[in-house]
Amino acid sequence: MTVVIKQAAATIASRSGIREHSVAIVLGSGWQQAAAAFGTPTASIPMSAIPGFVPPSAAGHVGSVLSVEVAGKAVLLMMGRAHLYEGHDAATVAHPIRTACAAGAETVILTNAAGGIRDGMKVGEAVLISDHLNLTGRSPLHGAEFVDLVDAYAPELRELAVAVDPTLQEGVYAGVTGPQYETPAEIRMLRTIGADLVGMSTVHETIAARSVGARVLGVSLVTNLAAGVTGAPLNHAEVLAEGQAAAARIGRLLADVVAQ
Ligand SMILES: Nc1nc2[nH]c(I)nc2c(=O)[nH]1
Repeated sequence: MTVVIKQAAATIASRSGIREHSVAIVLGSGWQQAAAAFGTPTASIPMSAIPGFVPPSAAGHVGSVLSVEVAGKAVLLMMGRAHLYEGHDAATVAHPIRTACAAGAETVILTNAAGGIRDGMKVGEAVLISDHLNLTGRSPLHGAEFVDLVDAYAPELRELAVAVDPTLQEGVYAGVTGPQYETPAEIRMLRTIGADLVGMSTVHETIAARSVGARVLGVSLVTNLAAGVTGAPLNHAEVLAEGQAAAARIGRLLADVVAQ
């Protein structure tokens, strides 16, 4: 564990007044409304005050780490994340997860907004991630860290989520660098190689969490149907608006899963 990870974990513990948080949840683009489902935070720490964190550019709670209590568990809500397309390397993108695990997290829940590739997916639908394709060509690991990624997305957490909401479907998430969306030909390629969802985050956070033995649950919010699935061009503003509408509902799902 590097010094900056230890310093970041110590900052979270001292500023929240809580020695260990057993769960960490990353609330991605459009998921900020989900935070309300977890109740009033007992602490809100600006990411700019935590060593190694890159504060996202947006306003409001985004760019903060919130400490909340859910069913007696201390939970960290990471309001936003860094992305490769912002010019950060994979280790920087994964730093908040390594920090959360150093601060006690044994369960990491990663949410994101993604494009839906599989036929029948609907905008506003939450999809559990069953596995991922890391198409970024990058890794948050370096050196001889040969991490096993079988069942990287914990089957028992996925079963728990389905028990809470039996309508939940599962899908394989393709992580790409972006920032451009895919061409229709690239979406046909992704479908051919088994991707059901595509996005620009999550895979490096999952690898980092697994490298330190934390269990991972991933949930994508389908905020657009991927390029070429419909005839319509992709518009990022519409994409985020859809996400925000659905995130509050899915925040309750996450709070129920954490409370189990
Ligand atoms: N690469 C990629 N990332 C995305 N993020 C969201 I929201 N939608 C998409 C999409 O269609 N493709």
